[in-house]
Amino acid sequence: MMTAFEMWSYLCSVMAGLMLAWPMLKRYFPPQLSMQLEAYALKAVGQVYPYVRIKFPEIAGQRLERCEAYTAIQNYLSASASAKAKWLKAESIKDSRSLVLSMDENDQVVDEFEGVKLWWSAGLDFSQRSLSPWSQSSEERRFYKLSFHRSHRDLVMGSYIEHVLEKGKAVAADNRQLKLFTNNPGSDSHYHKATKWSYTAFKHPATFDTLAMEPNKKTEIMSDLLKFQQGKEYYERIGKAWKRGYLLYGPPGTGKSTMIAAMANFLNYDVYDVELTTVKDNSEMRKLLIDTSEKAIVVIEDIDCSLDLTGQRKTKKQEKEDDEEKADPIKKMLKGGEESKESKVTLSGLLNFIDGLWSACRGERIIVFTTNFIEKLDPALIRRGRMDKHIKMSYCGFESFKLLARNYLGVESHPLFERVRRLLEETEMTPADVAENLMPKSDDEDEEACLEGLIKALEKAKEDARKKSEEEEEEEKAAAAEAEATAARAIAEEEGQRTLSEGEQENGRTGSASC
Ligand SMILES: Nc1ncnc2c1ncn2[C@@H]1O[C@H](COP(=O)(O)OP(=O)(O)OP(=O)(O)O)[C@@H](O)[C@H]1O
Repeated sequence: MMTAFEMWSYLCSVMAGLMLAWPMLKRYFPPQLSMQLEAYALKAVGQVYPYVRIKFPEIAGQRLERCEAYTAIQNYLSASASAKAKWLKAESIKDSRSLVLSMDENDQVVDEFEGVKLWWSAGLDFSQRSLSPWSQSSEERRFYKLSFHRSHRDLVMGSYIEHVLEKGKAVAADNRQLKLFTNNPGSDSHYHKATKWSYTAFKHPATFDTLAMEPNKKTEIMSDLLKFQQGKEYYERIGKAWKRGYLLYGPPGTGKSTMIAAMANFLNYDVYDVELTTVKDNSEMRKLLIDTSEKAIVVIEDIDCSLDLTGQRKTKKQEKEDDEEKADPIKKMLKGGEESKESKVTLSGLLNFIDGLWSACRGERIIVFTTNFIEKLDPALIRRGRMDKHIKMSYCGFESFKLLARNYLGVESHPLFERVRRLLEETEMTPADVAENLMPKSDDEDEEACLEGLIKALEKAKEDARKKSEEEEEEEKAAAAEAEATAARAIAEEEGQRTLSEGEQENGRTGSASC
């Protein structure tokens, strides 16, 4: 039995223990403080007007960026791992995008930032608003309330809110639907058709996982892209525009377009596919660029075919037509209407497009050129610094084949793989052709049939290549023989001429002697 004194001293020691432990314990209790940050979504007459209001006494009523802030907080909370784990209901975890929407009134989400615990809660208010003496409108206010200990005010105001908004915006960017933009001639003006972007949802399924490519090369490209994406501060520090140029070159069907799609899905960037032939001139090109979003991949496919950028692209037919037009002004006049539709983007305009203006644009941008004939391009266009990374898209190797077999047939290995490996070393086939051969054409075709089909196609390609090289050899031999015969004829003719002129000279001398 405890005496009153013992009881009193026991209670005292418990109290003392609690007081000592309080600085640590208090982190685990939501504080009841007047300091709150509220993010509202006002819903009046069917419209939602979200905004964030900070209710600290010293800055009461101040709003952070409207709408974006509310959505950013919503996204941030939906992505918060601790929120998922601790507060949200099991069924709402299935759909991460609607997590926060499913937060009930007064539900709480606990967050931790730099070792400090913060509490978010969702709330809903209704209020009646008098529009006139006869009508009233009810206003629905959804809000998030942030509670934290008074001592962390500087941290919250200094960096936490910024962190939430930044992370929330990043989550939104990750979740957003990518877009594929193309430039179409509009009809703003009667005489000069202005080019504008139009877009559709970008839903290309290609990813780096499905892209057949030598694994080391693929890893190198992926880390290059990541480094670029995370390089905001680095680019600022070195004073360079946050842009990177990629030149993808290689034969048709080696995956250049597929690579662009994989890049867009990997980085979550919109794709702007520039059709150069519909861009009127350099200034329209600049306008187009300014109109691109901050996270963009600007693509010019088949750059060698798009315009006369290289100075080598005029065919004989075009040259003949140009000469004819020079000689015949009426023909030129008739063709005038057509000519005005042609693009007048020049090489220097394109270089400016890549270098000059980008420095003035905010946000990260990637520009990709593709070509089947790298040797046709002007070196100025593809020098490092403009096209920072040159990526050769090659014929299918064994590693690429294995990836395609896994994707198309779901097989990791097979006894026929060895034959495929040897054939791929002996002949060239594009990943597009390999993929086509691997695709089952009916329900009856199993992986063995597909692999055998591929082997047949590879053997045929090898045979065709052998025949072609034999024919080329024959042609070369015939051309060499022809050249030799022509040279021999020329020598014989020359000799004949020389003998003739020597004979004439001789005759002349005999004639003058006899005179
Ligand atoms: N490396 C690859 N990995 C996976 N699939 C590929 C690859 N290359 C080609 N393919 C397949 O072949 C099809 C055509 O490839 P893609 O259009 O990317 O080639 P390309 O090099 O851009 O050709 P082009 O120069 O004619 O535009 C793609 O839809 C894809 O299915």
